[in-house]
Amino acid sequence: MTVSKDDKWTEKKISRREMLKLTGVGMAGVAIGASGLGGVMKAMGYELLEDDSTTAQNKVNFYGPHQSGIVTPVQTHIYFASLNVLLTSKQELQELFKQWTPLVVRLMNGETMVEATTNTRVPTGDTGEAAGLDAANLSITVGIGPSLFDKLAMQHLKPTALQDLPHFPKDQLQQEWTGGDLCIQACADDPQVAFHAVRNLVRAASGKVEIKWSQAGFNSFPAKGGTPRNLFAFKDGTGNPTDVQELKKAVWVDNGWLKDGSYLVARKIQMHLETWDRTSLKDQEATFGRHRDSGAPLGKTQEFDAFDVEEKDSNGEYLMPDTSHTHLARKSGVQMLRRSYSYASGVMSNTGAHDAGLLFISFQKDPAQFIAVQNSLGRMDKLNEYITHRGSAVFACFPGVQKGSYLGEALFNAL
Ligand SMILES: C=CC1=C(C)c2cc3[nH]c(cc4nc(cc5[nH]c(cc1n2)c(C)c5CCC(=O)O)C(CCC(=O)O)=C4C)c(C)c3C=C
Ligand SMILES: [Fe+2]
Repeated sequence: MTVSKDDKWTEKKISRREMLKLTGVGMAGVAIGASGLGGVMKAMGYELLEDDSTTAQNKVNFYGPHQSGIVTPVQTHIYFASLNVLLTSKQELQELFKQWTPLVVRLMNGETMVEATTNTRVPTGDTGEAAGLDAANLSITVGIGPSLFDKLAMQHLKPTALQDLPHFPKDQLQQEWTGGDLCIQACADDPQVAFHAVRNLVRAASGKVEIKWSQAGFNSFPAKGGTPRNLFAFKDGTGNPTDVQELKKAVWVDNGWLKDGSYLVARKIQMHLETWDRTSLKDQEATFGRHRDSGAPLGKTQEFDAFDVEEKDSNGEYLMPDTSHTHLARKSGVQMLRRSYSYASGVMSNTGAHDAGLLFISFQKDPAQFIAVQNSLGRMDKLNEYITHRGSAVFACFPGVQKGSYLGEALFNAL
């Protein structure tokens, strides 16, 4: 697929998913152009399998300027894992990323971790539950947290921006859902493919990493395409930046070893479904500042209609209430790319309420963007009545990988 300059595609009314698909195709174009025939090559003392699959179905490219799972099209499932690193040196960490890189390529190609063995007397190299499933558009995004720099005496390379997030007034964070030295975000159009990827990468690194916390999530896209709805039934993701210039400004780091990478903020946010379900539709819409069914800003008719938060009706009332989530988020003047997933994990043992909500994930050039929006939402956000932040983490996600390189190489070159 090509997009000519004359197409003026940024001005066409197309869905966010279509937009992201276009962005994804753009990225893929770069990666394919740079590829070649592939095959097995020797690199850095071990065999690095190149991205040589021509038969893989539903495959997201691993190689490119940015890691997959950020601006590539959103899949229906996520398995997100925050890990503790058990290693004691930077060299061991570098070896881990060299070990993982070709395995990530294989997984994203829909292949098993290792070629099948006929030896039944040893455990298999791949746990096997993804057998017969294709790549399912698996994307794998790897990031490192602030604590890792302290643990492995790399403080001098810790970006100033990479700090644990500050405490926000209504936070009720639990340690069991907070922090981590390293993250693996696996997204796929099949939940078992996403889980298999994390399980096998962690297994291959046995003794080097352990899972601190993890969360599975889902996103359901309407049959006719368009923005998915969250568990409060509102379209979620409408206001995301979509064109390349906006993404450049909001998402990608400009310099240093993290150039072309991005900061991932993860927040596990419980949504109080029972309270929400007792709320009138009018109040629900006032909470988000958008119409539920169409997703349009209040007072408008179409999901992607432009709006001015200061616009008032003939009675002098804000069209979009000044306590509404969208009003306050927009008023911050800051953009970020949200790539969240719903979760439903049974019931809260103490209350019997649904243990359900949003695994909020955003990518930004600097976590200060998240902080600015969260501060703007502050105590005013009407949505606060219906949600509780339970977990939090921040990670620096490496730039993309070129052939012959490995995840995080720029960091280790800077050591
Ligand atoms: C600090 C960042 C944000 C948190 C935390 C957050 C939580 C949260 N949001 C929803 C649902 C919606 N959010 C919407 C818009 C929106 N939210 C943020 C940021 C945070 N949300 C931004 C930057 C925006 C876009 C504002 C804009 O400029 O238009 C919407 C409206 C539709 C949309 O644009 O996606 C919904 C719905 C939930 C349920 C939630 C916590 C559980
Ligand atoms: Fe939001």
